Amino acid sequence: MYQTKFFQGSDNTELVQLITTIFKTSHDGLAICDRNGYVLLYNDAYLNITGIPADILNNFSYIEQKEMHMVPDSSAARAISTKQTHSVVIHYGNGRTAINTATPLLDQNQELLFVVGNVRDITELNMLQQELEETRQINSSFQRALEQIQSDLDSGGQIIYRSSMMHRIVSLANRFAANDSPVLLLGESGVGKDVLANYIHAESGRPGEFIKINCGAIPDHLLESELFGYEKGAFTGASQAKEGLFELAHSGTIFLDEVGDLPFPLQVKLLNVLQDGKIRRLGGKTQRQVNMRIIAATNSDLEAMVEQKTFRQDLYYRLNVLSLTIPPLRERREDIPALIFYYLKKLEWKYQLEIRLETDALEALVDYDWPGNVRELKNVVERSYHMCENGRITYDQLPASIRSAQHSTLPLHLAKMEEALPLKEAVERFEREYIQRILHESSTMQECADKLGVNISTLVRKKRGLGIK
Ligand SMILES: Nc1ncnc2c1ncn2[C@@H]1O[C@H](COP(=O)(O)OP(=O)(O)OP(=O)(O)O)[C@@H](O)[C@H]1O
Repeated sequence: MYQTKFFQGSDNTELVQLITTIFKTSHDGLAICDRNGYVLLYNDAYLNITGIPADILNNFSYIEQKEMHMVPDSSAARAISTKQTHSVVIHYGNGRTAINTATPLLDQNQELLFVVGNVRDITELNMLQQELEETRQINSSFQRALEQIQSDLDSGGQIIYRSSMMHRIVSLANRFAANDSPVLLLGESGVGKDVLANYIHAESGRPGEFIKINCGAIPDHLLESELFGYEKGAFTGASQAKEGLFELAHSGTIFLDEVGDLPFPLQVKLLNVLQDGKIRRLGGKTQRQVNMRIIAATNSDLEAMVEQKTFRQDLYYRLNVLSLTIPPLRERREDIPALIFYYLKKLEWKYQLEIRLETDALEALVDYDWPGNVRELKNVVERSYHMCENGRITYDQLPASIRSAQHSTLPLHLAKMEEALPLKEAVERFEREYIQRILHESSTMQECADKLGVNISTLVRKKRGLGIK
């Protein structure tokens, strides 16, 4: 321990011994300096923690040390100039970090006598804190992963919804999953027919595969061989036999997307498969029994196609045993925020970067009509996530189509009327749309009539008068 004239002339040996013991045994660095910042006494811990060489401490005041940049900072120099206690966290040149506190000692005239310095090493504490922070980060990414899994489980395998309409559809899908009858999924493009078909298969517990084919995407002449397979030599180029998708879907599910695009001759063949569960490969002689579940989907108006004789009525009836119509997103707006946050969370999880969605941006997204339904919403969220600045998605960054749609202050049904209509016709149009919507949201006619505040016979009459099916 460095001792200066601080103790010289003191005849109070007990006090000297006491102070000396305190200095020697303290784990904190201790130092005392005079009113000019010259060090009078310090302990070894002080040297170890600060790494300041003893000859600098012995020969330069704190004020000089600071002015000559020998130390990164000095709480003692601050205490001398302000006569106040100062605490600073200093990162010393030796790699150690300490809380450096300097307390001035004043006489009765408020003149500075000494400054007592205490240096507490927090290097380990800092490291522990850093480790804790890292552990916290790992924990929160696990947490996010768990939330993701939980949300997938909660949403029944990626079907995200909040609306009562979708609740009803999913619970019907659960019931349909339990039996083997064909299911027909109807709804605009992008509403989630694929997702629901997958869900029904997953919930059905059928051990086989889920095989999907888009009937509109394969040229007519190839579609038949894709579905039914062929025997060797069935046609030029059939150098070996190939099983078709119906066979591949054995004990599983075949999903016929865009079934409205199925060519007329194939519609008969599909009807036969539906009726007896047997298929014959092209060029084959024998029939094979297949045990598959058929789910068909379309965004075409099959009923209208039946009327126009482009879709077979008997096939329509056979496919339409269990049908589910998924409403467009604009008719179930409660699902919009849930889907937005679901996709945002997925992106945040993937890219490990959290983004804030400003309130006015969210409002515009919820107000938008989403003609491309969930597919469009997913793309907009993805685009906005990647385009955002300063971790925020603002209203101004949204696609122009969404912003301009919001400026229309007219209600949806009025905004859609391009030209002026006679009042009677406009009222009828509104009534039709409104009643259709409430019908959609109700399980029974009675429920719908109650919601509309009319009796059931009025509702039936209105429906008939407005041509609502
Ligand atoms: N409820 C939902 N929850 C989560 N994602 C959804 C939901 N509905 C649809 N999606 C997503 O939206 C996109 C479009 O859905 P999907 O392909 O099922 O629509 P579709 O009705 O089959 O469209 P198309 O008629 O054009 O084939 C997909 O990326 C799908 O994952």
